[in-house]
Amino acid sequence: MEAKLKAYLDQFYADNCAHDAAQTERIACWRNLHPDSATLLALLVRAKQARKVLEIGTSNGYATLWLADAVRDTGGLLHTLEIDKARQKVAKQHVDEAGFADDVRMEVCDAGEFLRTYPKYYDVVLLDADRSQYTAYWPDLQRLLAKPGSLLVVDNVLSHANEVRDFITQVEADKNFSSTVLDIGSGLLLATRT
Ligand SMILES: C[S@@+](CC[C@H](N)C(=O)[O-])C[C@H]1O[C@@H](n2cnc3c(N)ncnc32)[C@H](O)[C@@H]1O
Repeated sequence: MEAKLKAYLDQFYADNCAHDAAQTERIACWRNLHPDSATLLALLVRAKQARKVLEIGTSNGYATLWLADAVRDTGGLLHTLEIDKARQKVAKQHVDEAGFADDVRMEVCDAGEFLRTYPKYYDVVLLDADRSQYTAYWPDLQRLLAKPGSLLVVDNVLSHANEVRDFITQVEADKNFSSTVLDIGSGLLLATRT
């Protein structure tokens, strides 16, 4: 990663932490991936030479920039979904400012609706949105991650363990996926298609 982008991301993350700390309601927070998780995720995209990457839950675009930088290196494209138009608008400003407009396709939509109808595959999916919906998303995620080596990364599996318990049980029970939980950032579930 270029030093200029790293400096941008460091300032962006610091500003976001200050913003979130000042909020009284969780829904108003940006709730970005921890930088350690973002670092690992971007490394995995590069290691896999992933070209088709999906982020579910754009927020204001912090993880989006990490993923965009990685897919630029692999010659791929990042697709990112956000249900809240105002958040997507903020994220788009950051994507444009950081020079990644050509590397990212941004969409305002409900992730569940998108997943139900999307007809192609992804190499890597970051799931970082409404945790109550994850078990319902699983059949569609299985379909979109049907190629061996495809990777699902889910954030907050330790910070919000109760909310994702059923989902993790579902993934772990699936013999077509090999998975592990890493104590990094807020806790990451990694699951790869075998
Ligand atoms: C934890 S934040 C994402 C953080 C972001 N990945 C990052 O690291 O910068 C979750 C986001 O998911 C969005 N979201 C919630 N439900 C959604 C849905 N059904 N479809 C798409 N986005 C959704 C929220 O509006 C919120 O911005």
